[in-house]
Amino acid sequence: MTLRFLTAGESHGPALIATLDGLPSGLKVDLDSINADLARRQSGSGAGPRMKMEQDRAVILGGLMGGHTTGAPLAMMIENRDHAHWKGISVDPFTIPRPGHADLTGAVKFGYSDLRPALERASARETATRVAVGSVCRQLLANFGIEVGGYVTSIGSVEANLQSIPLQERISIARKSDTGCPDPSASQAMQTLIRETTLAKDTLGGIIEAVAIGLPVGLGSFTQWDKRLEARIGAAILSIQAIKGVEIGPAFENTRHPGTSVQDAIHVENSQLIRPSNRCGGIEGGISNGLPVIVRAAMKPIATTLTPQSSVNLATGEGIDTRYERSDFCPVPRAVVVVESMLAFVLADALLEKLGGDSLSEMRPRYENLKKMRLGDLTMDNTAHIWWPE
Ligand SMILES: Cc1cc2nc3c(=O)[nH]c(=O)nc-3n(C[C@H](O)[C@H](O)[C@H](O)COP(=O)(O)O)c2cc1C
Ligand SMILES: C=C(O[C@@H]1CC(C(=O)O)=C[C@@H](OP(=O)(O)O)[C@H]1O)C(=O)O
Repeated sequence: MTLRFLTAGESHGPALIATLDGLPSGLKVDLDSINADLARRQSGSGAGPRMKMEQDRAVILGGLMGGHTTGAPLAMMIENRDHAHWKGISVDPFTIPRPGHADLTGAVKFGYSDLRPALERASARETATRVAVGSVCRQLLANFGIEVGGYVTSIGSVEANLQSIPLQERISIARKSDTGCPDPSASQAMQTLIRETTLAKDTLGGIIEAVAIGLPVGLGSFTQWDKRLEARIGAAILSIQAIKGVEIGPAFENTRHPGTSVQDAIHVENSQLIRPSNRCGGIEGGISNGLPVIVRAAMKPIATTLTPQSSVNLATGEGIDTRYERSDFCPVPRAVVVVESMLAFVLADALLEKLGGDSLSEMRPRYENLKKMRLGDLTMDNTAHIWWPE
């Protein structure tokens, strides 16, 4: 891994921290763009009351001089405004685990006598730092003409019909939509469903699609399992809280058809390879093939519900229903930018690995060479070879 990041901090502690290591020098970092991405993570239908309290802003504490990266680790901090309400306050123990959250597994694993430390760190509040990291990665990718975006394709049983909307348009419409869904009629139905489900004291999941446009051929590799691009994307997306399924392109739909109907034909026009379809989601053999990378992520309906669920009081051993504190109802719209961010991170890492170099100016000419690769550059002959001499 060329690029890596670690995060620290609790949901109701003073702040969250991210350290992004491995960036080249010379990248101009736009703080306003980072903050705009952070704001996207806070808005959308189905968000809970906490999102009105926070106003996420990144503070850059290291790795940046004169607005440009130096090649040193980039350190970023995001304050938790809600911390002020918890500071110095004695908090009742939390001993009734919510099914589907990290309360029970976290407490058993770490031996907590109160479930709060588990929820504090497991909380998706941490995704604010991932969005800050992803935003910087996105800025690196933009230097090479690569754009990452995303949108919601379903919430509960409401599915969008996106066939007639080009990828770039889906991204820009989604950014203006409360549900993050580019299909206006589906978006309206989603809003109604979120409202009804919230009134019914329940929660909703959905599917998010993230796409990367303008990628070169050659990111990732089949030479080792952990170098395969889809494996790296899959792990990164599945690391997001409540994301339980990932597919590359229409992977599950492809299984319903015979092989000849799901491969993306290779055509040649003016010595250039053309792929008229993209059912592979932009990756073949663990390597990007120049088509848009398309990733679909399934988000489960979240665990904290106003309707009580069957659990146990770990302090007494008695069966008891869960208690409600505060929560989102449907965080799918605001998770779009989180999925985009993890995709941007993996692609930035794979690009850095492919191009090498410690500075942006070292990377640029290498990228130009990579983009120039055409069919004629492949020097193949028709002679037979003895590959395995006796
Ligand atoms: C943006 C976002 C917001 C979330 N908000 C909540 C929430 O308000 N309440 C909740 O119970 N879970 C929420 N989750 C999901 C939990 O963090 C997650 O279910 C929990 O950490 C357990 O992890 P797991 O679902 O991945 O197993 C949210 C997830 C994301 C990505
Ligand atoms: C704070 C955020 O999301 C939180 C994620 C979350 C969870 O359990 O994952 C539970 C809720 O926390 P709280 O009980 O403090 O309201 C969400 O608000 C955030 O995304 O910034």
